[in-house]
Amino acid sequence: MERVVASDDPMIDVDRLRAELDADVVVAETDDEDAVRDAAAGAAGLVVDVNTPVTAGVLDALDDLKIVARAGVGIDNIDVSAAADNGVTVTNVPEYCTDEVATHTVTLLLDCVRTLTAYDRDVRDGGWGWERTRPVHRVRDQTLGLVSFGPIARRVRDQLRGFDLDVIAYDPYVDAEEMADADVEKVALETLYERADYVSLHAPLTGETAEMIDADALAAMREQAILVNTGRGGLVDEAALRTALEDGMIGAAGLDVLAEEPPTAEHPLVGLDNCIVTPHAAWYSEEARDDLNAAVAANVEAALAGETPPNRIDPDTDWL
Ligand SMILES: NC(=O)C1=CN([C@@H]2O[C@H](COP(=O)(O)OP(=O)(O)OC[C@H]3O[C@@H](n4cnc5c(N)ncnc54)[C@H](O)[C@@H]3O)[C@@H](O)[C@H]2O)C=CC1
Ligand SMILES: O=C(O)C(=O)COP(=O)(O)O
Repeated sequence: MERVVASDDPMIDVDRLRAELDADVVVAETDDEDAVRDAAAGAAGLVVDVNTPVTAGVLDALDDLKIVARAGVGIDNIDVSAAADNGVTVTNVPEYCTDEVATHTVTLLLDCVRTLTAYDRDVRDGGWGWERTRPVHRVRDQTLGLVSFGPIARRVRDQLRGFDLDVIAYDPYVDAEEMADADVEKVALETLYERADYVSLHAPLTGETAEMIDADALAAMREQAILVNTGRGGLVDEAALRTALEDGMIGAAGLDVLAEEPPTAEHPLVGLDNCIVTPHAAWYSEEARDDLNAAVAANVEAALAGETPPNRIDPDTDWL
């Protein structure tokens, strides 16, 4: 029987994989390259979480591997072109949590606007006052800037319709007409920083997007701008963001992702009054986890049977 190795991550439903696959499914620590190489030696399938480094070095060493199945959307931890060179199929699971991440994004944004978490902290400390250290503005007619216009960004746009925002977006791979159909104006990145009261990051982490939110980008944003990131921590220069939040260059930030997860106790963005952080939980709902694991099983099953899996990643995708 072929062997399938799965990262030890509660997101991955190993019982389900065992029930649905005609394979020997084993769980392993896969947090560094040596661990992945050792665990997956001789395996036909590798089911990975976001922390598993599936590098060229790892792929070159795994001669029997047919598929790397990412249990998630983002494939920034997988060297897709090295996989293609080694004849290994890569899959992800698109759209299993589009609703959840959109709702989480909207929630982080509205919390930053209305300062709910800070009010609750005040009340727990015995306070009872509406006054804030930074001004609160009406949401209607503010401008939302979406960085990338993929499935999650589109759902954010839809979920915020009742708020009557102006919506602009930067995505070099989506044309203006498609955005206009969703009542969104396509703009250059510099224009987005200039005009957006709210900047929401939904780009995948790639060579093009790594630390795109650096000191210059933050300086170009509006003074009271709110930055929301449910994409990837690596999109942001975190030291620069801390400085911008402390110096009042921007108003607030709501983050679900950090460059290193979990963060150390001294992380620059944990504990600031104008920054809320959630633990990479935007994807989570019971329904999303179910959909995720059903799709992972289908992808691995197809690859082991020599078929093209439903969610095969095309290594020639423009933005990879
Ligand atoms: N916090 C969480 O729990 C989760 C986070 N994510 C993150 O959210 C990201 C977005 O996910 P999806 O919307 O499903 O789409 P996706 O990951 O398929 O993103 C594709 C979109 O990004 C655009 N894009 C590519 N390169 C770009 C660039 N240089 N600048 C601007 N846009 C660019 C593409 O044109 C496309 O529209 C994922 O890549 C993942 O990293 C996804 C799921 C859960
Ligand atoms: O699906 C994704 O890309 C996510 O970010 C959520 O899953 P993860 O926590 O990365 O395993």
